[in-house]
Formats: sequence, C-alpha cells, structure tokens
Amino acid sequence: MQRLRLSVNVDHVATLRNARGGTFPDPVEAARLAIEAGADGITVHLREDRRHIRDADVLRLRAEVPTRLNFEMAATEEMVAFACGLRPEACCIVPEKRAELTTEGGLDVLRFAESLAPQVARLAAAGIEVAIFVEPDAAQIAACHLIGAAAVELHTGAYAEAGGAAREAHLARLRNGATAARSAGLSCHAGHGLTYGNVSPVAALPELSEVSIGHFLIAQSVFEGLPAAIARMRALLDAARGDTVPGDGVPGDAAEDAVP
Ligand SMILES: CC(=O)[C@@H](O)[C@H](O)COP(=O)(O)O
Ligand SMILES: NCC(=O)COP(=O)(O)O
Repeated sequence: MQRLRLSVNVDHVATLRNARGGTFPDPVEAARLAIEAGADGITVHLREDRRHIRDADVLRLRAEVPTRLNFEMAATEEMVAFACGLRPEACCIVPEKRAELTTEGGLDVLRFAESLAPQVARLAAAGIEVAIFVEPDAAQIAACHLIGAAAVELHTGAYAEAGGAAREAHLARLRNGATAARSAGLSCHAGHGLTYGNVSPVAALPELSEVSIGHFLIAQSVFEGLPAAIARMRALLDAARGDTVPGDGVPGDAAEDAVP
C-alpha cells in the first residue's frame, strides 16, 4: 500500500512560546526536528487571531525548512493573499470561528461554493495544491471537486472523540468519505484529534495519502521527546499500512529491540 505521509502540525509549539511572550520554544526549530525525525511535511494554521502561529513563523518556516508545507487557512481575502505570496506546496481551507478552542467541524462547501471557487482558482494558479477540510459527507466531497479543489482533508475529530459503537460508525463514514473522494479524483487526507490510540484504523484506509497530526504529538513530546513521539507515530502508520516491523518505534522499546 502507498506510504502514508505524516505532516506534523507545530501550532502548539507556538502556543507554548506565546504563553510567556518570548521566543522559546521555536516552532521553526520544532519543524526542523520533526523533519529530521521522519515527518514528511509540516502543517501550520495561521489563525485570524494569531493565537499560536504568527506570520513571521510561517515566513521563516518557508525560508528555513525545506519540506512539504501545508498551510491551513480560513477562506478570507487576507489568507488567500498571504498564501499566494507564500506559495506553500499545499494549503487546506478550514472553517474558523473566533471563540472556538480548536476547529469544530468541516467547511460547508455546498453553502459557500460560490465564494470558495474563485479563491481555490487563485490558490491553484499560484501553484498550490488546494485541499478543503470537510466532513466525510459525499455531497460535501462532490462539491469540493466541483469548485476545483485537488484534495479533501476528512475531519477525524468526531471519530477521535467517540467511543465504542459510535466510533465504529464514524470510522464507516470516514471509509465512505475516502472512497467518495478518490472516486471524484481527489487526493484524500485526514486529520484532527489523532493519537497513538486512535490513528491505526484511519491510517489503514488505503485511499488516504496524508494525515496531519499536531496537538497530541506536541503534548506527548513533553513525556518522550518530539523525535521519539514522531518515530512512534510513524511506526504506527507504517504498521497500519502493513509494511513495517513489529514494535512501536520508540527507541529502547523492548518489542522493537527484539526484532533482528
Ligand atoms: C483544521 C484542523 O483540524 C486543525 O489542524 C486545526 O488547525 C486545529 O486548529 P488548532 O491548531 O488551532 O487547534
Ligand atoms: N489538520 C489537522 C491538524 O493539522 C492537526 O490537528 P490536531 O492533531 O492538532 O488535532
């Protein structure tokens, strides 16, 4: 099965930095470390309120860390202009609310198709692969294709928060959404709320080409360090795709050390 790209979201390194108003920890340094540790790309979400990542971080990231940069952005004139100047490899248009703690759901592409289509066209004309963050809903996914997007990122937040039978139901929706995306000729990504504990069934969906994971990896790095957390997540992704060794990728892990 195709290797699943891991894009590491470094927003919350900036959250920590901003708590004290200084320069440490530096999200650009974290991005560099993440790439060295095996990440395939970096994701940042430049929010309208600049609560974590800021303009200068994104510009430094672009200039200093050669990688596939995925720029998450609201569908505003300010962000479209910023992205066209930045020219990341990829962008993902996400819904944004000032009062939310984090992104709460997918973009309603059916409702906003008319205003989104010219924005997608401008971003694509700047050479950017445009994805839309959506719920795994066939009509929304079809609308993404109609407005000219190249990819969708399926919102995994509801799946991640659910337990038991509800989680299985959300996984079935993600599976159907991934099939719908690929049938429409769209690349299919997924993200939000993914952890060691819930990532494997999502990573096993063969239609997916990328997952973006942030909050959990940055939080987990408090306990085991960023490179180890990324290596462990990488190993889980590879195992879910059926192409890796047993063990969980953590340096010093007994199961992995036993593999000759
Ligand atoms: C679109 C998405 O699911 C997230 O990547 C989003 O960027 C989360 O926003 P915060 O990083 O502000 O929680
Ligand atoms: N697009 C999802 C993302 O970038 C990271 O989401 P999370 O892992 O911080 O919830």
